[in-house]
Amino acid sequence: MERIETDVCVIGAGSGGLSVAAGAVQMGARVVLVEGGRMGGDCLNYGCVPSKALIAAAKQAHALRSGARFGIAPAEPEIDYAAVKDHVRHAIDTIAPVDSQERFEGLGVGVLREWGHFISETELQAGDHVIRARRFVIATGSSPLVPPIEGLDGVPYYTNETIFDLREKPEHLIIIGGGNIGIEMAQAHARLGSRVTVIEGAEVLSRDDADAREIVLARVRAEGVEIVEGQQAERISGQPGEITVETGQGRHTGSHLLVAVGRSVNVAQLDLDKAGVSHGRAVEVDDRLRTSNRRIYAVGDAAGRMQFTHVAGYHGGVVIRSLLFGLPARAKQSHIPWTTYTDPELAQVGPTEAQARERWGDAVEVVRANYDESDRAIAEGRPEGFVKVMVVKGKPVGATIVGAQAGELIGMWALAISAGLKMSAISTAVLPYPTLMELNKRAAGAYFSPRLFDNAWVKRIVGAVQRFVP
Ligand SMILES: Cc1cc2nc3c(=O)[nH]c(=O)nc-3n(C[C@H](O)[C@H](O)[C@H](O)COP(=O)(O)OP(=O)(O)OC[C@H]3O[C@@H](n4cnc5c(N)ncnc54)[C@H](O)[C@@H]3O)c2cc1C
Ligand SMILES: NC(=O)c1ccc[n+]([C@@H]2O[C@H](COP(=O)([O-])OP(=O)(O)OC[C@H]3O[C@@H](n4cnc5c(N)ncnc54)[C@H](O)[C@@H]3O)[C@@H](O)[C@H]2O)c1
Repeated sequence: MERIETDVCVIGAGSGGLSVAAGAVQMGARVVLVEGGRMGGDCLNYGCVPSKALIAAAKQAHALRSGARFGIAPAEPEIDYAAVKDHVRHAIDTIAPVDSQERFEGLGVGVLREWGHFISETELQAGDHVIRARRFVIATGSSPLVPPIEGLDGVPYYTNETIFDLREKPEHLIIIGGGNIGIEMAQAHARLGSRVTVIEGAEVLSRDDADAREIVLARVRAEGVEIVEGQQAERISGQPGEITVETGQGRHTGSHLLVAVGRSVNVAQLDLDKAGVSHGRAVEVDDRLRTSNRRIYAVGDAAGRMQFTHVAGYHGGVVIRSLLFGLPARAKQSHIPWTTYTDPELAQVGPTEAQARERWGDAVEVVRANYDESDRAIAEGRPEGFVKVMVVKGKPVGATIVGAQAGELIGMWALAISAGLKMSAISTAVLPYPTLMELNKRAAGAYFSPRLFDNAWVKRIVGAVQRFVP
């Protein structure tokens, strides 16, 4: 058994763990990084990168079919599904060096390719190594939740860890779960030529704004995806190529099955009890991301909060400030955006309209700009969607955007909220014409218009000033 002494030991080389390791080593700490699976974690290998690459291919196919509004004859694309998967693999392989063992060793990080588990409050065992560290960071992420649905273990099924390796186009893909994964994958597969049925036990994209969801759902349905809401998958039967999912209200048979019903945090393997770390389904952390053992932090999906790559990265920054500089840095949630990469995209930062009204009552004002008011959206034939901003005392507290490039547009509101900017900062910004970004400015303008144009005082002052202006 080889013993290693270090300042920081990071468990998990996904988005969260890599951010901590890279930051800490470059600021002079001795860092050991322990990774049992693939460097890069979920996002690179089974999550964001392959899903966005597949979505990009699907978008290309959709563009060929939908040229009519530009006067371009629509054509049914010939799709080589295996070649689409080559594109997905190429995207992963191109990004992989950034997250690689070689790059991190080059930065000075000691990388151990082993599964780790705690053996005491200050020690982790990883293969033949025992690592004693002044601080540990748990960044073990999450895995696809496999629900206890009767019959599931008797049929072949895919999760996000296997679907991107499938090289034959599914004739009819049944997806259980209408969350981000379910809906992104549903639209992408439909555009790539599969018949798709989504079975959702509650509401599709239930964390998002109701008006925005409707726009996304209408489009996804119009593209041929069958969406069944309010029906739990209860029983599964069949054989390869013919799988039946039964809900209380009906039966749905397809050729392939994708299970996307949420995530299960990777804690079981860690022996957290030996380290004195409290946990439920996720590692329990305080606002500073410290666990019940003050020497051990948790970041990213493992910390059981919002499960996004940029959140894992943000957590990494918070933890670095705390463990390297002893600063009381805290992780907030109010300024964190997220985007569902359907077409149209759906992006959110802060509370939705319903959540804001519940929290602030009449003190919240909701302003809106519609895509059909944007010259750019009209020119590009993309007039569907809106920007909606929730404002309290002149400051934005939340924003919802549904429409083309919503994930890019939300950045302005994420910045405004995190920097505590007022609506006037957005309304007075000069933005290039014609861009979709101007919709943000238009929404901010909608906040000031009634104050300026329907205001008797403003009219009186202008009248008075005009009398004296030569
Ligand atoms: C299909 C899909 C699409 C997604 N799309 C997006 C998106 O578009 N945008 C977005 O922001 N987020 C997206 N996400 C979410 C995003 O992937 C996760 O939030 C992010 O990867 C979390 O990073 P992490 O570092 O916490 O964990 P992970 O990336 O899961 O990394 C954890 C690492 O720890 C390792 N590990 C686990 N246990 C141990 C152990 N005991 N010892 C050693 N190593 C261990 C694992 O092997 C893994 O490599 C998507 C997720 C999925 C599944
Ligand atoms: N664009 C992005 O940023 C992106 C994309 C994909 C995933 N992610 C992250 O990964 C997480 C996991 O995604 P997900 O889609 O697996 O989970 P999710 O929690 O978002 O959605 C799971 C859905 O499955 C439904 N469900 C559960 N059991 C069911 C059953 N038996 N029958 C029918 N429906 C059932 C739930 O009601 C829920 O709507 C997301 O919450 C998000 O944090 C992010």
